[in-house]
Amino acid sequence: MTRDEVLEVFREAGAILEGHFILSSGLRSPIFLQKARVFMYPEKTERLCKALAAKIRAAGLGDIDFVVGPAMGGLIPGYETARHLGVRSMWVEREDGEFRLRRFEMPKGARVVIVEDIVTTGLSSRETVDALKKTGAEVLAVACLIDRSGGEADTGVPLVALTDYKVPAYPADQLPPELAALPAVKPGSRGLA
Ligand SMILES: O=P(O)(O)OC[C@H]1O[C@H](OP(=O)(O)OP(=O)(O)O)[C@H](O)[C@@H]1O
Ligand SMILES: O=C(O)c1cc(=O)[nH]c(=O)[nH]1
Ligand SMILES: [Mg+2]
Repeated sequence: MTRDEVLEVFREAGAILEGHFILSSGLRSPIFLQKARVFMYPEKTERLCKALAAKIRAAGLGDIDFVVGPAMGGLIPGYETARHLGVRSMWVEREDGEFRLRRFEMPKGARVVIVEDIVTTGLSSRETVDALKKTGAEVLAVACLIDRSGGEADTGVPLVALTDYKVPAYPADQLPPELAALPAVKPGSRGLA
């Protein structure tokens, strides 16, 4: 899928929000891609994840045993991408703030692709890579639907993005005045009890 096609799916779902958002990394942005609104539609989710699965196969990573999606955003695309790859799906979720594979046994040496919804700084992806390495898994790549960093995020492993879409993000003490004038909201789940 082209960038325009991917963004059109987000637009049709009303998932491209404008305002003042606090991102998972703490950066602030005037745009938030509310993927949950895309995942409301099974057929839109299927279309995106089928295309992502094809891109993962084309990356030549060799055999894949599992897809792992970081909760919450990676849960649905992780499952759906695993379905198109014909592999099993697991997720990591936060326990005391740290991603853990709480509900699954990862076989030692399992070959894993992480599937994220959105990558901004790559911080959540790196945390997921670290959590999986602790289980003895081999992390082949991080895949995502949209890379907001425009290729700048460093996940520590290869990054396969369905598309990239560079969106501005600012440290909290360097906000442009028009952003500072708006009340800030934090849509994601990091830091929630
Ligand atoms: O590349 P990063 O800077 O880490 O940002 C991207 C992460 O932020 C969002 O998760 P968030 O922690 O907001 O929670 P969610 O998965 O529940 O939406 C998104 O799902 C990615 O996991
Ligand atoms: O960086 C983030 O936290 C983030 C950005 C975005 O556009 N969408 C999202 O779900 N998370
Ligand atoms: Mg997330």
